Amino acid sequence: MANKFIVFEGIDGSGKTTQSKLLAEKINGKYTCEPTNGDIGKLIRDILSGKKCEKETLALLFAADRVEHVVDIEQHLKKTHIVCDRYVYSSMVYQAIQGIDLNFIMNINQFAKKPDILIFLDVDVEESFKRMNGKNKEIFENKEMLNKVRAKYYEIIKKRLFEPKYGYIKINTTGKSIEEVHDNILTELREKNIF
Ligand SMILES: Nc1ncnc2c1ncn2[C@@H]1O[C@H](COP(=O)(O)OP(=O)(O)O)[C@@H](O)[C@H]1O
Ligand SMILES: Cc1cn([C@H]2C[C@H](O)[C@@H](COP(=O)(O)OP(=O)(O)O)O2)c(=O)[nH]c1=O
Repeated sequence: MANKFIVFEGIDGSGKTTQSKLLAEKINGKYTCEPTNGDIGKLIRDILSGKKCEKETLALLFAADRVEHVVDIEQHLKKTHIVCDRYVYSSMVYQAIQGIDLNFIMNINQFAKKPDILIFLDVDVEESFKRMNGKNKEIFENKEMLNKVRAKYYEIIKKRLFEPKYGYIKINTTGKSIEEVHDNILTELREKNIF
């Protein structure tokens, strides 16, 4: 069977980094993330931490970072599964909320390879806020914004936008331990006959 390209999405504090790393380890895959650790990804992080930038520029930077990332993903997929922490869906959510037209977002991301599956980690906004307590807050991390982001993810899934080959898996993580969520993910992937 061909190697799989799996994407994790969700609001900040939903457990994406924790769960994508756990899954990558479990399936002997490669963990990767966006923004990447490349030059464009570093510039994006400076902007998210407060460096001034027009929202259109930021949308283009995320797309540019993704161009480089997709080349890397294609290379690695020849050898192993890829587990990706945020992808084009984050642009469809966050940049759209910032007021960028969805058609424009899809246009500048048209090279983005479709993943096999999207795992959406859902969480109560109050709980995500507690999980992130003490961490540096970036521009998108306040409760009002988290609610908007969560609603936008629901919209994408409902409208089946950029639907992956095996569709979407939505997991409610509220009140669940890290191990429990990991088990839920493995069960859902098995049910879809992905592994
Ligand atoms: N199911 C969970 N229950 C409690 N804490 C969690 C859970 N999943 C993750 N965390 C903790 O919440 C914080 C944010 O998790 P992280 O994986 O970085 O989320 P994200 O990448 O979605 O922002 C981390 O400190 C992590 O250890
Ligand atoms: C990939 C991507 C991320 N983002 C935002 C979402 C996050 O708030 C921020 C940085 O992500 P990151 O700090 O990795 O997220 P998390 O706190 O969930 O681990 O970048 C976009 O606005 N557009 C995008 O295309």
